[in-house]
Amino acid sequence: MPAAKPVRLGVNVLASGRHDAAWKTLPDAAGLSSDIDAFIRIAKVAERGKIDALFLADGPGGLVDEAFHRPWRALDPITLLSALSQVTERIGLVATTSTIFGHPYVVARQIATLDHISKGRAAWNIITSQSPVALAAYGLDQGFDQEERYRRASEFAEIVTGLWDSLPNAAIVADHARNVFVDEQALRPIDIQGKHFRTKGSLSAPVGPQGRPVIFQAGQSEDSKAFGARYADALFTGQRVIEGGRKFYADVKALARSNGRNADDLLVMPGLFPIVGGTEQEALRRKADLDAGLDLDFLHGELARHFALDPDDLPLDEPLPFARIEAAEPRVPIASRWPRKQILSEAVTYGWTARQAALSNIIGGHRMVVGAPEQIAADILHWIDTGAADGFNLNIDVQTSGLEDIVDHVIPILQKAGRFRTDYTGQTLRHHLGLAHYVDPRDAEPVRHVGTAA
Ligand SMILES: Cc1cc2nc3c(=O)[nH]c(=O)nc-3n(C[C@H](O)[C@H](O)[C@H](O)COP(=O)(O)O)c2cc1C
Repeated sequence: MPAAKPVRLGVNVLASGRHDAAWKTLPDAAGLSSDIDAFIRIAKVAERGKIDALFLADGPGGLVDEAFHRPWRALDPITLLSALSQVTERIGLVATTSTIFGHPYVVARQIATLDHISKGRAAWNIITSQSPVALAAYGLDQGFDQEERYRRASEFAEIVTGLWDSLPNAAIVADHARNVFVDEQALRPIDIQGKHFRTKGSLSAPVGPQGRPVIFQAGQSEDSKAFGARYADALFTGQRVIEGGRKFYADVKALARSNGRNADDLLVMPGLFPIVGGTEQEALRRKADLDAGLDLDFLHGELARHFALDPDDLPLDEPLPFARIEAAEPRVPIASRWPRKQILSEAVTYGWTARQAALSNIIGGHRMVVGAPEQIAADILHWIDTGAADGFNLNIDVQTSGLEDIVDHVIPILQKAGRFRTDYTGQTLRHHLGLAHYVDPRDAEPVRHVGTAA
C-alpha cells in the first residue's frame, strides 16, 4: 500500500485575520496594516508550527476595496517577505505578483533575489487579475479579455523562467589567471520578442539555491487550469464543496500528465478558513462572537455585487433566487467569478438563504470549517485522502490566536497521525513541498540505457 500522503500547509497572511470582524477584537487595529512587528509575530508562530510557507496574496495596485472595511495588508509582499526572511530560518515565502502590470524582468529579478537572501525559500505566486482600481493605478483604461489575459501571462512566465535559467552558477568562473569573472560563453541569454513583452539577455542574479524558485498560481477558470498545469508547481484555488474540489484536482493532474509532467509535481492547495475551539461548542461560540461584529448590510451588498444583482433582489431570509442569479451571470465582474461560483456551489448544496450566504466568508471566498481540533484535522485528511487536495492554504480567523490554535492543537494531531513533519528536514521550500531541486534540462544527466555504449 502506498504511504499516506504528507499534508502541505501554507498560511495566507492577512493583517488581522480572515474573519472580517477580527480587527474589532484586537487592540491598535488602526496600525496593523503596516505593522512589521505584527507580521513578524505571525511568521514566528507559523514557523514554530513547521508550516510549509507564508503566503502573501496581493492587490496588484491601488488601495484595495477591503481597506475601507477592515485592516488590509498594506506592505508590498516582496519587500515584506525579504524582511521576514531575516527573522525566520526555514519557512517558505510566497510572494504574489501579477502578469498584467509591470515587466517580467523585474519580477524575475525580485523573486530570484528573495530566493538568494532567504537561502532557497522563495516562491512566485502568479495572478492574472486586473481590478479596475489596479488598472487605474497603472494608468490603463481597460484590461485584457480572457484569451489575451492568459496569452500575456504565458509570455510573462516564459520570460521569468527563461531568465531564472540564464546565469548558471558554472558561468561564474572567477578565474584569476584569465582575468575573467563571469564567462560570457557559459551564459544562457534569452531572446523573446512577444506580442506583450520583449526582452533580450541574461538576468543579473545567478541561479538560486532551489535551482528555480517555486511557482504557485491562483485562479480557477479552464484557462487558468491549463496555464497552471503548464507553469506552476502548486495551485492555490478556492473550493468549497468536496466534489468540486475532486473535479478540479483530477482535471489539473490530468492536464499536468498531458504536458508530460509527473502529476505529483503539481500540488493542489485550496484555501481553508478554520475556526477552532477546544470543543465544537466552543468553536461555534467563537464564530458567533466574531460574527456579532460583522457589518451585515455591507456583506449583503457584496453578495449582491458577486451575483451582479441588487440587494433588494436577495431578501435576507429567503432562499437564494438561483434562476435569477444564473440569468445575471454574464454581467459578473472577473474578480467576482471565482467567489461567486464557490458561494453558489455551497449554497445550492445546503439550500442557503441570502443571510447564510452573506455570512459565509464571501470576501475571502474560501470554505469555512468550524470545530474542535480533531474535526479540523479530520476534515483536512478527508480532503487529501479522497483526492480533493494535497494540502491547504490556511486563512486564519484572528491573528495570532487562531494560528496558535492551529499550531498547538490541530498540527499535533496531524503529526501524531504521521501526516505532518515534526521538524523541517530541509532548507528549501522545494524540499518542504516534496518537489525536486530544479535542474535545467540542458544540465541534466543524459539517460543511459543498460547495454548501450556510453
Ligand atoms: C484562490 C484564488 C486566489 C487569488 N488571489 C488573488 C490575489 O491575491 N490577488 C489578486 O489580485 N487576484 C487573485 N486572484 C484572482 C486570479 O488571479 C484571477 O484573476 C481570477 O481567478 C480570475 O481569473 P480566472 O477566471 O481565469 O480564474 C485569486 C484567485 C483565486 C481563485
